Amino acid sequence: VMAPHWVSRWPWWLFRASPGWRQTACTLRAWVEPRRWPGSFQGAGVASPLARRGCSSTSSRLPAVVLTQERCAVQRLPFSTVSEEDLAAFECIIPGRVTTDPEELEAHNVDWLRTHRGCSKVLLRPRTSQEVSHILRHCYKRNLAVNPQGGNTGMVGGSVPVFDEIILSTALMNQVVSFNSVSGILVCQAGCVLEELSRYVEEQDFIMPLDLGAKGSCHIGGNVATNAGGLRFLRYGSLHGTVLGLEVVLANGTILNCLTSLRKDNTGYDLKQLFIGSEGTLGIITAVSILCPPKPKSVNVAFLGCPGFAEVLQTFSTSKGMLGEILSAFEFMDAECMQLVGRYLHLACPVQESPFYVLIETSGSDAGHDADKLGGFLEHLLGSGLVTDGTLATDQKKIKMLWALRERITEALSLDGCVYKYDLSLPVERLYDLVTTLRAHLGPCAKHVVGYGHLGDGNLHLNVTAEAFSTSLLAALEPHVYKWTVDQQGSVSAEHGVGFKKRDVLGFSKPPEALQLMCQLKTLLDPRGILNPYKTLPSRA
Ligand SMILES: O=C(O)CC[C@@H](O)C(=O)O
Ligand SMILES: [Zn+2]
Repeated sequence: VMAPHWVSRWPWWLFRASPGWRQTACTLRAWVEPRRWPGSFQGAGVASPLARRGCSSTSSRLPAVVLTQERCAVQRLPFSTVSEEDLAAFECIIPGRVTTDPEELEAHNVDWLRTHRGCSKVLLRPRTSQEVSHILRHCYKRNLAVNPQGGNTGMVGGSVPVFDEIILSTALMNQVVSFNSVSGILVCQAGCVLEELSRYVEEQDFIMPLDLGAKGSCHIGGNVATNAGGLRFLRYGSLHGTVLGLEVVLANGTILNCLTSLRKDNTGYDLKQLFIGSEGTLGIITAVSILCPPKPKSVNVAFLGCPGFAEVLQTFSTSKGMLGEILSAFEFMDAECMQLVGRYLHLACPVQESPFYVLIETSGSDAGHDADKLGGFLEHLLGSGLVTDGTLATDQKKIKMLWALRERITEALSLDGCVYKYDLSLPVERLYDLVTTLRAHLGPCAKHVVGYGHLGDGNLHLNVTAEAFSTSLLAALEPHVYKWTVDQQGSVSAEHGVGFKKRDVLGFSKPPEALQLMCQLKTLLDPRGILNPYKTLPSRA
């Protein structure tokens, strides 16, 4: 068989038989820094996320974020306000860890997208579940509202107060309790940072079952509370499957110990599932037991250019068939995403410009076997015209660089202006249709209409940017985007949750009976509604 003309440009083809191919099999033109979302916000004087991303050297130079209560039609519920006596009681429970300094509170009052801002006057930093229990017991008695906060990296305004709710940060609850190196079960406190847990388990030849762009800041408790999806979902599934147990403090201070480490446990209702994805509205997660998969011995990442979305879909089907059990991620991004990461983050496109790009990761236990499979797959893609250009990375550093192109899209978008964000679950074959029609429909009203996301999970991240916020652009987007999604039997929130932002679009994805049951569960577990009020449940139930 004659080799097609592109063969000479394809490292995996050229180097497959060569012992040195692992070092050379990459055509990247410029390396990029590994992905870093906003650093942890804890501690005085920490600059805001945008400042950390190079927009400004101090948070004070950033335009102030309008208070959520001024921007949105929302009424403060009749909670008490924090008194001197309350502060004294908190000081007794967690001496030296009660903060009222407005400057220090600022970073905790604003979400990292800088679209929501509360005016909390108190930040509490417990270290133990007992302390959380004592705090909540006090708040429950006094009818004080509480906003649980992890790394504050959420996308839907769920992690910051709307009014003056007390902020209860899990930042100091950052201890690993145990790790079993036979079963791979990790038990840890809720405030452990995901990236630190990853490092910890990797030292013992395991990995965390989830990974996401915000790993450097997000807390495992927040991940579980929001049922975060992320980049490993395709392989390891949802936290509803990998979380084995939880310890939760209920609104009245009761500690619910469901922190089991069992793979199988059919002892009636699986209560922990209620708290996974409840966004801190039913209880505060204080500890997590989670199943970690073994660390794959061989990881490869291919970054490919596709001529159209039909080819992206065919590449996906082919990858499932030809890569089978070693396929561990299938992500996509469109050409506008690539332009934005190039413009704002100076990350060079490693392949020829294409209408679409896909990132395919394989993870397996036998490097030779995986390389053979991947080589055959890539040859097939190129030969059949599904892919027009590509590059392959096999070493850790280059793999990270390719992942950064995908993981840092959110960051690039936030530097482009005002961002309208949608996180939709859709049938994979319709995943990009909305982007195309919106682009035509919005015309010059939008700066960019981009589509990217976890194609392998049927999860589209549709983002629209504009110079400034405009009610007419919003009216052109909503409810159209939601109605379109529902017409495809999709979900209006695939992985980012509901928070404050999406609470009144829940009706698009859930029938009234389901919403009613959600409200009844909320009343049962938190009769005074003190836990993360104004979030997750519809404002008019
Ligand atoms: O910013 C977004 O819309 C998506 C963020 C995140 O879920 C991602 O997959 O990169
Ligand atoms: Zn995502």
